[in-house]
Amino acid sequence: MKKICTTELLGTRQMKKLKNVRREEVVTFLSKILEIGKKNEVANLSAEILTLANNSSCRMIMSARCSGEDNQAEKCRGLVIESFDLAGKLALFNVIGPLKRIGMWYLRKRIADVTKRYDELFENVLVEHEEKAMREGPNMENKDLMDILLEVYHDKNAEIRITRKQMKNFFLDLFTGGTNTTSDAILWILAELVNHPAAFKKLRDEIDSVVGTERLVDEADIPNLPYFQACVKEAMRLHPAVPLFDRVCRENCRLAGYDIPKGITMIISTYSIMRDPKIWDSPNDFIPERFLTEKYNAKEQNLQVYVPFGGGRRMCPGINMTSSVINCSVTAVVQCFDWKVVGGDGPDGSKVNMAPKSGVVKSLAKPFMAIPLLHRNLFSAKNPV
Ligand code: HEM
Repeated sequence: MKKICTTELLGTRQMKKLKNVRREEVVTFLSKILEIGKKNEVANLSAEILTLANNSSCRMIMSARCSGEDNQAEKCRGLVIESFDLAGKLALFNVIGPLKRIGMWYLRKRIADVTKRYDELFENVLVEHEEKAMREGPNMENKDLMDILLEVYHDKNAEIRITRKQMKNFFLDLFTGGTNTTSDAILWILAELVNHPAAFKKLRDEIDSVVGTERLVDEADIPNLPYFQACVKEAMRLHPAVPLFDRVCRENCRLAGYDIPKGITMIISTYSIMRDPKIWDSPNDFIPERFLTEKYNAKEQNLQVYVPFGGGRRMCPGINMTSSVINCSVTAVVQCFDWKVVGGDGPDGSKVNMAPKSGVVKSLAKPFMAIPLLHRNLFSAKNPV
C-alpha cells in the first residue's frame, strides 16, 4: 500500500494532474477572503484555511466529482473533525493505562457511528468509481486516486493484492492523516509571517520580482522562490503538525546508553528534535534565512534533524500533496493581502497569539482572526486566474 501510495497515488505525476482542483479551491478561498476584506470584516482565518485544506485534500483523494450535489467533501470534513475529536479523547484514556478499556466502552456509540459513516461513505464512492470504470473501460481518461487503486483491487495478477476493507482503511488513513495537518501547517506559516513583518515583506518582494504584479503566482514559480521555501521549512520546523509519532522496536537494542527491549513502543518527538539547541542556533526563533545557508542544508542531509514528515520507511507519503496545497495558497495570500490581526497579544494588539496552551501543543491558542486588507486584486474578471 505504501508503495502504491508514494509512487502512484500521491506522487508528483498524479499531483500535477490535480493542479486544477487545487487552483479552484484556492480561488474559492481567495474570493471569500476578498469579499470579507471589501466589507472590512474580520475573517476567521483558522476556519477558512481548514475548509480550504479539507476540501482540496478530499477532492484530490476522492475526485472532484464527489464534491458535487451530494456534497461528499463536506461530509468527509465533518467526519475528519469528529474522528480527531474521538482520537484525542481515546489517546487521553490510553495514557492512563488501565482506563483504556473504559475509554473504549464510554465512547463506543460514537466510535461505532463514525466507523459506520466512514464505511458507507467509502462504499458509495467505491461503487461510483466501479460503475464509471465499467462504462469507460480500461482506457479511461483522467483517473483519480481511487480509480488507480480499484484497478489494483480488481487485477487478479497484480503484484500487490488488497481487500475492500484494506482499501477503505487506506482512504481513512489518507483523510485523517492529510487534512488537519495541512491546514495546521498553513495557519502556522501565515501566523509566523504576520508576526514577522520584515519576513513578510521580503517574501512579497521575492514574489513580485519573480512573478511580477500582473498575474497570480503559479505552482510552476515555486522552484524560483527560495525564500518562500525557506519560510515554509522554518515554520514547519517550529510547529510540526505531527509533533509526536511512534515506532515499535523489532529487536533488543541500545540507544544513547539505554537498553531498549524488543517490542517497546518508542515515542519520537519531532517538536524536540527540531528545537534542539545542540542542533539549531536560536532554536525558538523564526529565521527562514537559516535554510538558505550551506551549513543547515548539509546538516539536514547528513543527520535526520529536519523531520516534520518523519523519516525512513514509514515517512509521510503525503508530502507532495501537502506542499502543493501550501504552495498555491500561502503565496497567493501573501501576494494579494495585507493582514491586520484582531485581538492579538503584541504591544499594538496586532500580533497573533502564538503561546502554546501547554507543552507540545501544536494548535494556535485561539482562532486566528484577521482583517484581510486588499493589497492587489489579481483575480478579478479582468484578470482571471
Ligand atoms: C503538513 C502536512 C503533514 C504533516 C506534517 C505530516 C506528518 C506525518 C508524519 C510525521 C507521519 C509519521 C511518519 C513516520 O512515522 O515516520 C505521517 C504519516 C503519514 N501521513 Fe502525513 N503529514 C502531512 C500530510 C499528509 C497528507 C496530505 C497525507 C495524505 C493525503 C498524509 C498521509 C500520511 C499517511 C498515510 C501516513 C502513514 C504512513 C505510514 O505509516 O507508512 N500526510 N505524516
